[in-house]
Amino acid sequence: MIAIEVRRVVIKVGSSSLHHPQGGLDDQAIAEIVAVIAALKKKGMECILVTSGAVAAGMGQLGLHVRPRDLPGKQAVAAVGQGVLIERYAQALERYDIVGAQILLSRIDLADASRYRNAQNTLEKLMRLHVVPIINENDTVAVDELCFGDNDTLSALVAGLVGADLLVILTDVDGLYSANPKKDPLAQLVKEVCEVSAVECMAGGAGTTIGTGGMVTKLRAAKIATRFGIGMLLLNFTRIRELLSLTEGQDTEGTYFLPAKHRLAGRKRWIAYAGLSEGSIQVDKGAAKALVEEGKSLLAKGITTIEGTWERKEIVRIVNILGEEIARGVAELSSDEVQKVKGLHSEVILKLIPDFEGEEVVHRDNMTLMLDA
Ligand SMILES: Nc1ncnc2c1ncn2[C@@H]1O[C@H](COP(=O)(O)OP(=O)(O)O)[C@@H](O)[C@H]1O
Ligand SMILES: N[C@@H](CCC(=O)OP(=O)(O)O)C(=O)O
Repeated sequence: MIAIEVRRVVIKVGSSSLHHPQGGLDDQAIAEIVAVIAALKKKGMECILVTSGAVAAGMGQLGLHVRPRDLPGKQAVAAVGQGVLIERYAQALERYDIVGAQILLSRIDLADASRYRNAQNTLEKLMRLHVVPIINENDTVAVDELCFGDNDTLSALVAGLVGADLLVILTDVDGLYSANPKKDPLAQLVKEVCEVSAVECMAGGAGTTIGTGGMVTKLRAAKIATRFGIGMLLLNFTRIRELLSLTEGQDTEGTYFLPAKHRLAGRKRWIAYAGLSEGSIQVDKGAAKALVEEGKSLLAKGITTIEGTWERKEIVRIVNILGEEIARGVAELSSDEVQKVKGLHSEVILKLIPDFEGEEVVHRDNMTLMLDA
């Protein structure tokens, strides 16, 4: 049940809903999305669209029947298709006198704090201009290790970036089932999820050869959005019209993921999910307890080992003795410096690194707990 009034919504639509069975894009599906966005805007809601479909559109243009799986193939086909995709949206929006804006984001755009803020400012400006942002991953330039790959994760990060009240993910099934409904006819629909980690075991992969990620990436998106304090609705694309009657307190179709009670604030969101971590610091039992249960900063004396290399002010993962990630944070010392001072008391550290004024290797204010994330 949606517990807040929705003023700003991020709507994500997957390739499974946009591709035409005969190849290329389904213009009817695009017309339907745009009609719903126009009606929501009329009701005073701000809409941000995250749309897949570049590869599907490119396949249509090139007469391909099988989605390329290799990176250069996917990039080339997406380059052909992205222009077609945005043109179809622009044409459909024109019928309602709505202006759209194409935004192509790469993983690296959100990983860099100043580029993240810049994207945030641009989106805010577009909202003030009553323009509908139409976002997709910048597939053509994404590098394999540095790409979202699926638009589910991207849509959750966008929802955080714009401070949305709700994230809607439209797909080709009615919601989250106890198992992949395309493989298990006895699978049951789950109406509401309070704790994403409790349902992770239900998720399987993509349902068609055109979709990417399946339920695994949708649950990842749910985890991110709900930790941001944003509810997520997973809905069958065929029910898109039901978005028009969404009101606070009403039961919804699909699966609703409830927002976490303790929402992550701005910078902590970026540290946990948008920034990229360069290495990890393992801490002893006492330090893990101090971080997780007592809300303390990380001091050098609790550090046992490190992995990877990083510079001062880069993000590191903090793991416990079992190797579980308990937190992420901005390191005040580089990996070489941490290597020198790990296990030592703060007074000794100043002699080894004279310009290190604080005693926190990762300050609490620049750290996000991840254990239940
Ligand atoms: N537990 C599950 N509940 C619902 N769908 C699931 C589950 N596990 C896997 N899936 C698959 O996820 C698919 C939707 O994801 P995907 O194919 O990536 O579509 P999209 O292009 O909309 O992102 C469904 O068609 C379904 O086959
Ligand atoms: N960026 C790609 C979409 C990736 C993808 O397939 O995502 P999805 O169908 O949402 O799981 C495209 O535009 O084709």
